[in-house]
Amino acid sequence: MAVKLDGKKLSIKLTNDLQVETKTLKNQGIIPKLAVILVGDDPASRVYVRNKHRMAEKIGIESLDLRLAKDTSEAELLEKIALLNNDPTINGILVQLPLPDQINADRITKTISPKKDVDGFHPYNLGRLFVNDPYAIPCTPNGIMYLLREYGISVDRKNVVIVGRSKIVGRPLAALMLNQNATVTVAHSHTKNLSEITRQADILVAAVGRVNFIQAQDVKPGAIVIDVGINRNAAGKLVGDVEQTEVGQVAGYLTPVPGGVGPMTIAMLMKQTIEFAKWSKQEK
Ligand SMILES: Nc1nc2c(c(=O)[nH]1)N[C@@H](CN(C=O)c1ccc(C(=O)N[C@@H](CCC(=O)O)C(=O)O)cc1)CN2
Repeated sequence: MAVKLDGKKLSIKLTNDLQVETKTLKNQGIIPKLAVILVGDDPASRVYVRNKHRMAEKIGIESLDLRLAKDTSEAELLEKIALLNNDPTINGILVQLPLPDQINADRITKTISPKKDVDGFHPYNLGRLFVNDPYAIPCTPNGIMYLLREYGISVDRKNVVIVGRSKIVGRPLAALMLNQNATVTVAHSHTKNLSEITRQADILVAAVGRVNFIQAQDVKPGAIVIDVGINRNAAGKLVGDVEQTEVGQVAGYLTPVPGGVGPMTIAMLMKQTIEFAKWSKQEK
């Protein structure tokens, strides 16, 4: 039976530590401030944004809740971002994804000042990550690395297979793993003989967005399996990309859904916002 990698528990511990840190910063006159922009009314995005504000409040981070109508134009959103870029009281800017079709997410990402890009999606920040000189690190991959470290799992010399090549998870996670001496394979929808490849993995990461995509026969016995998926199954239940019951019998470690990678994403966002607030005083 796989050991559960409990992101929920770990995120609570990290949140408590961050709460202590903001108290210390407050005594130095530093109050971290995060601006979160939500365009439209996607129900899942509304939940994530609400959770971000709640977590910020609990920790002692000021958060600005900016809601824009779903027919907002790209120009209007760019204007909003420009104002926040120039506002010295704002340490972090986040635009919740996905965006409505009329808005190009890449153009939006590139407009956020790299020094305020708490999501770490700006090409400047992704580039720094790829040359192993990170500034901002995307929250989900950063949360995965934090989770592994806290459970005493080193990636050094491990065969890591990441299924999914998105800009927000697969690609930055590959860089983070490589920077820590893992041997990394990134598989995707065009990969041949996928199961043969996933069975070589000491650490297998599933980030494809498809229910039950990874089955027990795709997993090497004893492997560490990280399930990044957040999907609704036919019954409307929240499930990941990994068929958890059978894989749980084969794997050595497994992240649950819910309660695995998801909560770490928000905790890492808070950590990054606090770091930005500190760095803004140090001109890092
Ligand atoms: N600008 C961004 N947009 C999106 C990101 C992101 O990192 N930055 N990631 C995802 C959504 N996301 C955060 O924004 C996110 C998703 C899931 C969770 C989470 O805690 N999930 C829980 C279950 C919550 C539920 O019941 O629905 C879990 O897995 O236990 C947190 C954050 C896409 N957009």
